[in-house]
Amino acid sequence: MDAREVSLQALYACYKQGGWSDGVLKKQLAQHGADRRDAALATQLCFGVLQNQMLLDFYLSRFSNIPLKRMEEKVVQALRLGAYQLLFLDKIPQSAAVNSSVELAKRHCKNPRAAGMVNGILRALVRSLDDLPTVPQRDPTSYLSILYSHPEWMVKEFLLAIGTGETSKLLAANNSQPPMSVMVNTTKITAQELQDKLEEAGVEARLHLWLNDCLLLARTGNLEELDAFQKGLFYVQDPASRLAVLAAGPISGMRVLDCCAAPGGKSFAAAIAMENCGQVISCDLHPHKKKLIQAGADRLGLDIITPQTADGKVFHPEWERAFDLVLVDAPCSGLGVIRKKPDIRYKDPAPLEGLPEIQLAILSNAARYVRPGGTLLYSTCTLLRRENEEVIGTFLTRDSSFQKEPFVLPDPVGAAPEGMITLWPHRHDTDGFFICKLRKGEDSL
Ligand SMILES: C[S@@+](CC[C@H](N)C(=O)[O-])C[C@H]1O[C@@H](n2cnc3c(N)ncnc32)[C@H](O)[C@@H]1O
Repeated sequence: MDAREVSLQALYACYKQGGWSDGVLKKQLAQHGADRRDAALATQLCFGVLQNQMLLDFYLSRFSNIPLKRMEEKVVQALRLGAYQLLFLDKIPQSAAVNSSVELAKRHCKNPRAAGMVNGILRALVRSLDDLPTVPQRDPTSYLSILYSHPEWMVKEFLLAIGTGETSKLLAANNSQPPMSVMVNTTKITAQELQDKLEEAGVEARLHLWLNDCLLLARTGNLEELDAFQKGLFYVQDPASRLAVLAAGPISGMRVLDCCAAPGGKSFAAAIAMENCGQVISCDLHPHKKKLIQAGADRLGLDIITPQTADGKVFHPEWERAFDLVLVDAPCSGLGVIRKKPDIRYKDPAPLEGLPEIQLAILSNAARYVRPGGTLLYSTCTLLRRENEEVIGTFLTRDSSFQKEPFVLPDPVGAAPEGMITLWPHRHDTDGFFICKLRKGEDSL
């Protein structure tokens, strides 16, 4: 199966099963034994189509007599794949872009007329490439929504938060490909030694410009097959997540509770900062995720980590006031990680409405586990005030034993004098992330 077929199958599986594109694609690539080149092209095509889906549909519908909604799903995906290559990839000849989609339609679509229709629509698009229809500029919301393929409700949220100019930059950043960032397991190796080792293995590795012990990788192939990965010399993590742990300030010997831990990234960062000395209890609601955290900790050789299944909303009396540091990396709408999971934008927003209540319940319960004078760190990978600042605001009106505590992160991120910071993909080149540090009063009951 070639790269285009893998991407068609992955796009179709995302649509049909509602799975996340990164996981679905990984599975498809493994299933079809795609080589490095095919895997790179399939990833580019699959992510590119998802990142630009609304814009592609806008153009395709201008050249089709039949509404896309009335077409078989695989026909639509074959059309999007062709249009994406024609509009966004300059190394693929136009004929290859059209013909490969026609072939996909022949092989994968039920309707015998599908291939002819795909051919007709894509050829009409080719003829108009120098004079494409313009996206109507009626109002900023619908314009930005189509141009950057984000749903209108989301664009409205961002416009309210950061205005038109910055929203354009954010949406463009969401459609870009972030570098693969990994954190060095400094209990085993230095950043410089790991860089050398990875380069010897043919991986392009450079030191992150402003975050210590972070490398940016390219040309990795299957990361998990690298000797350095198998020896637990690094783990994959966005700088934003590491910054959240840096803000929390774990140190050797502490007792740490990570309430929403899977797959374990913040627990790993904390245990490494603690030089594998102390205790980290890493909880998650879902029993099957315990194994995932344990496997990561085992690979990294971080034996102070103990995974446990626990609902962060349910009180455990044995943990009351027992921890120096409690992390609440709450389940959230994930609007900060659209660069990595482009399909987050197309999920139904209705279930997101209940999140602030869950986040507040977890945070309020977790607060009881912090010892007097200890730290409570709340973080999310979303950019919505109602899941971030507003959750903190409500929490603090109900629990007067905590205060926000200022912290300082490496430049160019810098100081958070109010004890809270939002990281933005277009400003910081990190995931979108919210971090709030809270300190429990020494004399709290
Ligand atoms: C943002 S992810 C955590 C990411 C993790 N901290 C890391 O850095 O790798 C949120 C996690 O919270 C878990 N979760 C959801 N509801 C929960 C609850 N009520 N109690 C505990 N964990 C929960 C989810 O299963 C998910 O793994």
